[in-house]
Amino acid sequence: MCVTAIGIIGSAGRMGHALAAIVPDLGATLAGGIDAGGDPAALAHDSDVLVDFSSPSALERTLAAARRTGTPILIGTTGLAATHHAMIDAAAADIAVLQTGNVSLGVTLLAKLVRDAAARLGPEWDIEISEFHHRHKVDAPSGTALLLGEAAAAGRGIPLAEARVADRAGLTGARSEGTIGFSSLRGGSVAGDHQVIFAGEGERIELGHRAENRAIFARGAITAALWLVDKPAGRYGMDEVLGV
Ligand SMILES: NC(=O)C1=CN([C@@H]2O[C@H](COP(=O)(O)OP(=O)(O)OC[C@H]3O[C@@H](n4cnc5c(N)ncnc54)[C@H](OP(=O)(O)O)[C@@H]3O)[C@@H](O)[C@H]2O)C=CC1
Ligand SMILES: O=C(O)C1=N[C@H](C(=O)O)C[C@H](O)C1
Repeated sequence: MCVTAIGIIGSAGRMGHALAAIVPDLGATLAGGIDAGGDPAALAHDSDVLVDFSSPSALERTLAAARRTGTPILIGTTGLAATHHAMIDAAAADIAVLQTGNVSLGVTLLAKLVRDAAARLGPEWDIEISEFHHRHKVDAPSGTALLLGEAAAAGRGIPLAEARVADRAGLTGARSEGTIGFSSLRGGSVAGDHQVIFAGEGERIELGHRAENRAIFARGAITAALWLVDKPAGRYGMDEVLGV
């Protein structure tokens, strides 16, 4: 039996350590890992699948290496801009790619619930998304908050870019109907809390998820990477991996 070899981009980071710890439990093996200054071409050559939890600045070289060797890739890095998504779409013409702001089962299901709730509730229900992460996190709103915002916007049949409101401060004026607000808290060692609030007249619905540790992300990422190995070129989602 052939054991899948996994290459980690961002191997010395918090997620890199969590991933390396779980790889053997899921019947795979480590091909190796790189950090800033490492050679993605050599890693892609040695790996059956790449798993990226690093920095948006790594993406261009990583995707170029993966395309050259035809190596599928799971991208968990957050803080991506529109230019990064364009790079991912282009790479997905040649290789299997799964990019997501959250690889956990709980958030994958939560996104479905949020989309459904947003589709059923009218625009008079204000949608606010809050997230709380550890003091080391460098991007805001979190990738998960944006993913949940996309789900809410899809439920309402609008693009998130049109509805998104972040960073309220000062004399903001009253809230505009139909907007989707984001707020970010940073502190301590919180692995990742997310809450989506539907605030109506006289009542509120709150849907949320709390990650208690990074092992849930590591398990979700390696499960997705193993699923990706034999997939044809294209862009995939965690809902397809987990069947939710
Ligand atoms: N999608 C999901 O479910 C999850 C996503 N994440 C995301 O994963 C990312 C990493 O998180 P975390 O592990 O906490 O962060 P860390 O800062 O702990 O680790 C990031 C690692 O990436 C490395 N790195 C930086 N630049 C490059 C580069 N150009 N090429 C290769 N490696 C590079 C860093 O190396 P060096 O120190 O040498 O700079 C570091 O080892 C974040 O974007 C985070 O939001 C996290 C958890 C779950
Ligand atoms: O940086 C983190 O730690 C996390 N990042 C992801 C995000 O931006 O949503 C996922 C998770 O919440 C942990």
